[in-house]
Amino acid sequence: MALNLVKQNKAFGGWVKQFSHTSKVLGDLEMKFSVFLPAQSENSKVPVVYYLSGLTCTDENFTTKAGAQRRAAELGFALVAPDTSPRGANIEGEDESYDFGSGAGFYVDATTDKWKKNYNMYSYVTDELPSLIASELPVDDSRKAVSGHSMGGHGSLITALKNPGMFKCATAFAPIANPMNCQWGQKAFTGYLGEDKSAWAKYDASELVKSYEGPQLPIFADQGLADNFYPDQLLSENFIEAAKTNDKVDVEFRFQEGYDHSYYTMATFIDDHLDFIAKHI
Ligand SMILES: N[C@@H](CCC(=O)N[C@@H](CS)C(=O)NCC(=O)O)C(=O)O
Repeated sequence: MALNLVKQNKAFGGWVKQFSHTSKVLGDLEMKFSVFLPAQSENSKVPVVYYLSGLTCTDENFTTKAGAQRRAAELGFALVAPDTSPRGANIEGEDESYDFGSGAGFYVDATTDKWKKNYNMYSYVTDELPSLIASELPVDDSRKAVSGHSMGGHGSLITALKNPGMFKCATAFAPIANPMNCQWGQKAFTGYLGEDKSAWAKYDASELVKSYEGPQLPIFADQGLADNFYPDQLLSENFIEAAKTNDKVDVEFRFQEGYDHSYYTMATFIDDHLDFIAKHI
């Protein structure tokens, strides 16, 4: 088995498990990810929801704080939470800031010399990890959805938009919806992709949504209005406006009075996201 079980806890009749494995696309580094496998997976393959986390997170923030397992157990969904960057690449400067390097892979495949050997989180979450999960765990790979928060909300939107048909739908909490035009995205894209903005556009949801072609793509998102990052970094409205130009995507984007950027927001609305996924998966 290509997966090593690190730990497991029974939850809601199923199991929360953390695995480690060696990732080829991340330069042969050891990676960890967490899954929830509902009781239903003991008898048949179950639909699978990938959840991509935000800056500073590991696979464990969502797993321990979002409270997603109860509804996932009822719906019979597996949940997969990857880490947010390669770990232990030992690149100079990798651990200096919270918004670049470790914990901040931004779900791109780096092209700059310094980062391209290891910082390939796009290929990791869209190819290597789903292939591994499909071959090693009891999931139905033809029934996948993607979700995520902040940097991971950006990850959710771009992975769905760049891979028509791969995910039945996408959801996001407080996504970085137009990274080319905010400071977080500009810093990450300059570092991982260089100065050429045409390369940035290929990882920007507000650009990608204009030209998406493929099966109708349902997208559901929540943005808290008390989120400190909302006005400057997240730029929800740019995505909403861009999506209006393309009738291949159906976007339901909600604004939530008083909710902030924390996991209390995900814990509050995660059931709505899983119920939305249940309608489309
Ligand atoms: N305020 C944080 C920014 C990072 C942050 O808010 N991270 C969000 C994702 S963008 C998160 O989920 N943090 C971990 C947690 O709340 O468990 C900092 O300056 O370090």
